[in-house]
Amino acid sequence: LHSKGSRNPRCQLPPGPTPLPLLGNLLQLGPSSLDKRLMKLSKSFGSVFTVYLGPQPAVVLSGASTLREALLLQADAFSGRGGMASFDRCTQGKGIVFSNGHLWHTLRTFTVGSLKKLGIGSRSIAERIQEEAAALIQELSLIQGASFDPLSHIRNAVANVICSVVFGERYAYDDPDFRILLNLLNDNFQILSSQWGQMYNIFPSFLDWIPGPHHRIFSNFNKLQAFISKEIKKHEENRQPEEPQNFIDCFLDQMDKAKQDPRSHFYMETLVMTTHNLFFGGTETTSTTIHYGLLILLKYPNVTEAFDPPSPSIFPEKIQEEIDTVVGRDRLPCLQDRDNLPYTNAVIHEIQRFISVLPMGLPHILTQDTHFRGHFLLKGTTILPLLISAHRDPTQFKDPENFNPNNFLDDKGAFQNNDAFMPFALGKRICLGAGLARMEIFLFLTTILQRFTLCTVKRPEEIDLSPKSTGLGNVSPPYELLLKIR
Ligand code: HEM
Repeated sequence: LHSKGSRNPRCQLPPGPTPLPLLGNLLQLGPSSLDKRLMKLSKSFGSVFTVYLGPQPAVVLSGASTLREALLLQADAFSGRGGMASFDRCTQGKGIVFSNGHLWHTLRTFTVGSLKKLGIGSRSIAERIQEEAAALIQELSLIQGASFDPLSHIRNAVANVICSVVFGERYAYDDPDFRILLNLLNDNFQILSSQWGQMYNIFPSFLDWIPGPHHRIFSNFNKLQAFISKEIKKHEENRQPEEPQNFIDCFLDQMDKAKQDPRSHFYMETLVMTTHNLFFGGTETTSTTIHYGLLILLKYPNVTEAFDPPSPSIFPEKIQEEIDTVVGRDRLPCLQDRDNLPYTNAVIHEIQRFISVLPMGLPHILTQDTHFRGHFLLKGTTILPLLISAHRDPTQFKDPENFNPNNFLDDKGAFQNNDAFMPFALGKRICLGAGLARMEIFLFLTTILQRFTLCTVKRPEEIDLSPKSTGLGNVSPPYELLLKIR
């Protein structure tokens, strides 16, 4: 049952299922739900094991303590970015997400610093999100009483937050060009989370010759890039040098400063890719979380009977009660309310844990030869951090398989965080937008629930929470929502 390991005698890859030539372990892993199959394999092979995705080996890390040990305690060694053929072809290793070494370090440090200067992580961005939440409520009020899928509204609201930071602009909910653009982002997230996307990442040269939706990844990407390039051009023409109003201005200033340096990492292609990273990374994951979260709330309008031990919670009514008591109905929820809304905070953490929107995070590679848990792993080994395994870890959560806010509440009903909660991953590659995303999820969800009662034409037991597709991401299924003003 065990793989033979690398031919290099120094490198004994951890055990794993026996691979077939060329196909590797694809037959054992099956065509869908790679994350669930990997979790199943970890029951046989332990928390560190090898799988072959096609001819390429990858070492899977499973379970909260394994992930923490690798990504936090051996952070440097595990901080490289592994390849993904689709993204590598699009980005040519130029942005933050798919670069490595000095280029990655320079772009990441610059971007974190610029976003901080522009107010991310501070009160000013929280206020910007509040404004957008108010705009979202206004738009949703126009549809209340009719059944609709809220995804495109949520996506527009979320995209507006990142666009206001990156481009200094927000877009109307009925702007047809912006809708098209957001559909391209979503189409790519869906394809990358489908079997086509996964197969492309394993057999790119072969799939290049096979017709299928995976070809749209690249045409969509080119259209998005054209939009971003057009926006950058506008900024080049209209900006005041040294007085940056948004991320693009900051980057252009930096390009000016580094003009004479032939080794500089600040040039047009890295600007386009970094902007694309923030736009794509900042939109799809966050809007999927909010969209999925509302569906979960529809599924469990009353969870009293659902759990053993019984939960005292009835949500979303219970969230609304908490919001009414702490915030009232005369002002919008703000970030400072979060500490006073323990139940709401627990539900939001539970939504992120339960859906694990990027169940396998993004691939890493080892930046140096590394000893890890009794294995000697060579520099360049691909690492798959199975984030969902931490979220389903029975040693960490009271009720890992079900949606249960008690996973984040102590016996007295106070919010209780958990070290195994890692939707944004951990360590040096931790999601660069984690703080922003957490603010958005909290402010958008609480503002919607403060204002509306959630209804649906389906009975809760008819609602299926299975993702529409799963691969890179767990994509929320489409559904019909009916909002009633409270
Ligand atoms: C619910 C929302 C989000 C989730 C669950 C999420 C999750 C993740 C995960 C798992 C990674 C991979 C970390 C690793 O390599 O180990 C990542 C990377 C990244 N995320 Fe997010 N993300 C979210 C929102 C955002 C937002 C709002 C932004 C933009 C402001 C963003 C920008 C990025 C970037 C640039 C990276 C690459 C970091 C690097 O390679 O150094 N993400 N995210």
